[in-house]
Amino acid sequence: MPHIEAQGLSINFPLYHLGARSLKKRLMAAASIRLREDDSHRIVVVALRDLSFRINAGERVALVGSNGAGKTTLLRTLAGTYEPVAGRLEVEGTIGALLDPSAGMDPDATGRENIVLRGLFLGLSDAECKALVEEAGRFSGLNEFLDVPIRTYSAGMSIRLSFAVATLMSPQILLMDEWFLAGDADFMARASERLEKLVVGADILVLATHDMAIVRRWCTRVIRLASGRIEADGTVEEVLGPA
Ligand SMILES: Nc1ncnc2c1ncn2[C@@H]1O[C@H](COP(=O)(O)OP(=O)(O)OP(=O)(O)O)[C@@H](O)[C@H]1O
Repeated sequence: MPHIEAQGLSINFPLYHLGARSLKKRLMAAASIRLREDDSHRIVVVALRDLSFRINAGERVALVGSNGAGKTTLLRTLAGTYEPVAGRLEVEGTIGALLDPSAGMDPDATGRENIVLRGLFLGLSDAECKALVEEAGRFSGLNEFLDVPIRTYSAGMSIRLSFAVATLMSPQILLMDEWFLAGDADFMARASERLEKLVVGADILVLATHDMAIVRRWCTRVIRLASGRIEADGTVEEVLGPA
């Protein structure tokens, strides 16, 4: 059965550019709970500290918390982008990650070429890739921009393209950051049905968001992070209170 289990999970980011001793001293003197000096005398940001939780099939989990709480870092760790410095993480199931619009995309390739690359990466045949280009191209509504290098795309255009490609998969574990819900109104009206299908089709959803209406609509459980720790973990009602 798909599941996620974390025990004592911690993530640090070393701040390599802080060479000056005086700056280091000043930062440490601020006694911030997020900054500390590691064994190699580097200043590190403690992004996640000692997180333990289990997410089972059927659960739709919202990660909430203020800016810098650790939501995106946790999603990226679950996706395998970051390696924990301590603790254990077990992720069982196929992962679909809607985390970064440009992840896995070649900026110098056109939208069309990127769709084909993604198809080949997923192991699709030439004919299936062609069908993918048709479908993703149509759905993205990028029209002639499909044949332009994606480094020239606006943020919204990149979202459209990655959304169109990503929502063609049907992962068991869907990891989603809220930028993914930030397309323009016209596109989101068309995209919402497809997104709902993807969310409903996944065994596990983990969504980082500041939008409590979305949490109440889609999620069954809320994990609230504060300064890289779990501050609350329970049903939507328990953590957010009654609607
Ligand atoms: N690449 C990085 N290098 C150094 N520090 C980082 C890096 N990525 C994140 N951090 C730090 O880790 C902490 C958690 O950041 P994260 O992006 O996970 O927060 P978040 O809860 O997603 O915030 P937001 O709601 O603003 O998106 C922050 O203190 C941030 O400064």
